[in-house]
Amino acid sequence: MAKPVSIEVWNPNGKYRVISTKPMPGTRWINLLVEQGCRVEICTEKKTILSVEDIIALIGDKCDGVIGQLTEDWGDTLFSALSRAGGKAFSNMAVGYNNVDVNAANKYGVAVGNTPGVLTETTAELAASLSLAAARRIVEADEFMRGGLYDGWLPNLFVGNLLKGQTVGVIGAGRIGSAYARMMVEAYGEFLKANGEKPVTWKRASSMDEVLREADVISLHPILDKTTYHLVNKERLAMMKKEAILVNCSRGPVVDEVALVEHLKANPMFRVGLDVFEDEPYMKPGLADQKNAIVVPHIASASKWTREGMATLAALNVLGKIKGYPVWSNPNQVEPFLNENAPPPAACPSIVNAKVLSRFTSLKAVSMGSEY
Ligand SMILES: O=C(O)[C@H](O)CO
Repeated sequence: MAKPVSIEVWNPNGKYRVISTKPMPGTRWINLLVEQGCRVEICTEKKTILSVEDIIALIGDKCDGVIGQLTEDWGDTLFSALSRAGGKAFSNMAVGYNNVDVNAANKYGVAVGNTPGVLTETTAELAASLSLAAARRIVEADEFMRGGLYDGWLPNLFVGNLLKGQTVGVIGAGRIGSAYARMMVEAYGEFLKANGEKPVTWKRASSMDEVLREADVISLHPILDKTTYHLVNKERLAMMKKEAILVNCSRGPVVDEVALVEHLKANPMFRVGLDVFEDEPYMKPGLADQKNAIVVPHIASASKWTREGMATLAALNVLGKIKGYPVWSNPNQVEPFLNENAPPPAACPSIVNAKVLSRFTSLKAVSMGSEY
């Protein structure tokens, strides 16, 4: 028998039972669900990562939809439990969904939502921050200062890298990677131009190895799947410049973290900024001891506006499917769902398996007219 899980309930008499496996920022997402007749149950368990058993207990015998988190293992077991409880909708509160077995969801006819379009700039801003912080050794210098070690200016104190005139490489130039490139390159290019200096140029590299060999700062933004697992491994680290900076705000397993620790030890001027880890929430042994690594706890999307937006999009994915709404045709343009002064469109903002499920349903795209 599954153990009970602690929950907070909104609108107890609502017709549709929607579960959120975590409290999420803001209240708009709750209000939108309640206004549309949902009973909302929010899991308030203290433990950070819920197990499959915890989520099965939450789903219970009747559940119309679940909003879940990227830390949860959404595979056959959970989709079958959700389907048995009558549920047809699940949304990750994240743009990435490598924690979700979409084939299993398809098997049970469950729609899988994600939250693109609201975290692009926020994530790119963190990647840019890590790039600059790594280049100028900000975290090391901060620790030094707080440790009471500063006893006067010195010519060699925390000498780092000047980024002016250097090459920025982006691996995975999708939404977030392109925003990072714009932040690192375009704005600075305008500044240089205004000063009568040589503007920044850019090119599409012919291979990933070319980026690794030529760039001084490299930011990783691919999705995680079997083609990108350990994309940056021992051999590829060895191709990079000895003083290069590597930033990862995508998914931890894209980098072979054991090889990275060895590389950091052998190359003290090589620096990394990591938001994600191979065995998240853990770091591989030795990583925390490396002064040339900046590590932050998967906070790239953590701005108030973005996290509230992610909660809203995830809730509207689930609500839309419950209500039988069509799928929004352009998941990159989700502003209408985020406007607090107007009701959201009657649509699911982003359903990743919409095409497969539409073979069984008659959903039609709205807004831009094409099918998604
Ligand atoms: O995939 C995502 O949405 C991010 O990793 C969350 O920050």
